[in-house]
Amino acid sequence: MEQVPEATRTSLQRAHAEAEALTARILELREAYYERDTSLVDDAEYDGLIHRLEELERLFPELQSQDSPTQTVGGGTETSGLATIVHAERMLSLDNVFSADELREWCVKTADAAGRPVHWLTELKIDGLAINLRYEHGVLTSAATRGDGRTGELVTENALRLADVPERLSGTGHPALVEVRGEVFIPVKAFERLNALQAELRERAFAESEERSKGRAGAFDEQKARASAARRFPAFANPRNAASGGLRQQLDKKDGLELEAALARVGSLRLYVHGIGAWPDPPVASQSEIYGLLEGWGLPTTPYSRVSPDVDGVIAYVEHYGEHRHDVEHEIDGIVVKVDELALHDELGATSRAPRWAIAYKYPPEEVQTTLLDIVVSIGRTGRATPFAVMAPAHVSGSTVRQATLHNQDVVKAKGVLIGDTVVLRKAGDVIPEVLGPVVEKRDGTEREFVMPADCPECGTPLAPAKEGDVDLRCPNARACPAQVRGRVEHIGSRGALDIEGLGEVGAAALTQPEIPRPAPLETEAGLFDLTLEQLMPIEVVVRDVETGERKTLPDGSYDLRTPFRKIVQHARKDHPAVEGPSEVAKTLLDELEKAKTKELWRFLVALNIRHVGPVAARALADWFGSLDAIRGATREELAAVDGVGGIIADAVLDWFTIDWHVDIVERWAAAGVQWATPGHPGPGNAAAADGPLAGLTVVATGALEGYTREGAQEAIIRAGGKAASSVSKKTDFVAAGPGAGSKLTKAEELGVRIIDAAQFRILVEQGPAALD
Ligand SMILES: NC(=O)c1ccc[n+]([C@@H]2O[C@H](COP(=O)([O-])OP(=O)(O)OC[C@H]3O[C@@H](n4cnc5c(N)ncnc54)[C@H](O)[C@@H]3O)[C@@H](O)[C@H]2O)c1
Ligand SMILES: [Zn+2]
Repeated sequence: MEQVPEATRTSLQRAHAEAEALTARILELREAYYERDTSLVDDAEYDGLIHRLEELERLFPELQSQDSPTQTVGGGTETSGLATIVHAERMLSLDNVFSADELREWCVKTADAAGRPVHWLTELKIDGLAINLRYEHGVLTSAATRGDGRTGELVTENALRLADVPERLSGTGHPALVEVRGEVFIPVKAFERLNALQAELRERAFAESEERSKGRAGAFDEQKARASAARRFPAFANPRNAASGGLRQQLDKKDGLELEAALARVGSLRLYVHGIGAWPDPPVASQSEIYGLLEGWGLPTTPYSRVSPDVDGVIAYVEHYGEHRHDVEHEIDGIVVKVDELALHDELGATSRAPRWAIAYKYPPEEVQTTLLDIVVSIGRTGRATPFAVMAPAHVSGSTVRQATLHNQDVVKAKGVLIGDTVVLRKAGDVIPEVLGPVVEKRDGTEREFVMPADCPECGTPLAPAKEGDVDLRCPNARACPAQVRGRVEHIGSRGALDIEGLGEVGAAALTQPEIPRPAPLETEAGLFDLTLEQLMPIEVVVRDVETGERKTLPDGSYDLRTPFRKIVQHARKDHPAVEGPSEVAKTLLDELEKAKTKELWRFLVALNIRHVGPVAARALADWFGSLDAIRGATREELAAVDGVGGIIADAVLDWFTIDWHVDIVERWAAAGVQWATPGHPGPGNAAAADGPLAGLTVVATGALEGYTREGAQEAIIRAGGKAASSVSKKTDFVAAGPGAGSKLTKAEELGVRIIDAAQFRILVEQGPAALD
């Protein structure tokens, strides 16, 4: 035997052991994926295993064998029980690249190997499963999955149920034999409908077993019946696996609800064809022309393919769909780039698992798997009870996700997730993260069902629908539920309301927490302007660590009231020395509150947390009426007539004042020094307009008007008897525009409203419109 240094031998042994373990794992994942339509890990993890195996084989070429997963087309045909067929020509996989640089490199290398100019055909990589349609003299004789590339599973009957699969090709002159390759997929919209149907079938299955139990002795086990319904009609985790299972299911073995589900699943399948096999001499010279031929035969080709004469075109295509990934009807996991010239396909050839004339560029994954640690119910500002998922931190689409809303108990049910499940989590770009569903195969029996609490987790009041038939539950204790007070106080401090520095999420929590070892300083927001330094010291915040559920008290001084909640949660893991003496934070907050008392009326209207009354409606009301008393005294018609208000808001305003504790807020804030009026406002709307220079005119001020602040300009309009509107409409008489004016100016131009500058504005408010001409 050849002399091998000891160190090398042991590292080879270690590599060998690792490669063996990797191979076993990959084969197990492939079997689940291709034959049982299940992803036991997310794609990135699977790709990582393949990548590691390739690396080991590169370092130790002696490890590589012909049947290594790096050399074979994934997928077998053994366990599904479907009949098989040998493809006339092998079906291959695709090699992958993961960055634009690698892709460019591949294009350059391939063009070099071709030795002449190459045209690039770029297509979307459809996230579905491959199908092989065998046509003999224009008639479909079989349809099969890819299988291991040589032998596939027969799915002819199901394939014929697809509207996209013609049994006979149109046109004439069909070859004696051709294999048409394509991708079967479920469009995103159809996938959503399919999961809605699964949820409905789950309910019907449960109802059926309840019905059946009536004829039998013994108690009906509801839990068991629900679990069984959930097993029969699980939520599908992603369109790819749902499509694969849909094409491969054995319809003749199903009946009742199962058959209904199966037919719906087959019915949602679509096809785009993207290649041919076993046709040695097609009458065209390029892949793109092949598509033209296939289309002529009545086969659907993708509308998204492009031919580029250079690599820049390829990269531009990749970038375009990187941004518009979700504007496509189906899911894509990347881009496929193909050499367009057919002659080059023969010259470049293929490896044992992939052609050398095509490559797949993979986008970063948007779906990962993580553990659902808990489902927690949070109570919002309006009392709405929202269950949300607390998950082990997962990295997806460039950020770390730990939480996702589950909306309400019906959504939790529809998704079919249990606490403790491995779940598929999706986050696409800037889109809000979403739990798609459970990986049912990974359950070990310790998972438990989420039960919507009967009572508010923060104040113990029984939860109830706002009105009969509502799915969403609310805590009806609007006045004193700490969660709702906290939400309202945070809203009061927000930028669109009183804009109080130090009164954010944490500040609001500090003032309303019921769990600190003393009464919370605020029972409701009515006392906001009566807060004293004694009450505020020491401010403590109790935080709940979202991962461990642990509750901790933060001593004063260990945080800043403006610190976002997230950071506080991290702080909670460290120890903080208690700080003695008067709190700077508390003093700052009191100063800020004092300053806020003289802020504009509209800000106070927003701060009242009246439904539908945001900054726009509040400004409209404040501009027109000038005082809260005038608003309270107005009729529904008078309120609704104000530009930017309308009937819904008018009702919400009037309703709000019918509740005693609401009125109490107004009175206590007034007693603490809040004005509830715009100084110098001449009184409601048109009444005031009678004698000013702007009588009966509506003016919009926008941009920086020299000599006026934003509020100053509005006051000037009102003082002159005009109406200061916040949006431009046909009723607007003048738009005073300064630098920085944006959409309002554009709108004015569109509508032909007269536009004036700062100097003209001054003339207008002092002397009236006649002075302008
Ligand atoms: N999560 C798991 O457990 C698991 C297990 C196995 C495989 N996978 C995933 O499956 C993929 C690997 O599987 P693969 O070998 O099928 O390779 P692949 O999906 O990377 O590429 C080859 C396939 O792409 C398809 N395709 C889609 N659009 C196409 C187009 N326009 N032109 C040509 N072909 C197109 C074809 O069906 C072809 O067979 C990886 O993304 C991997 O992560 C995941
Ligand atoms: Zn409550």
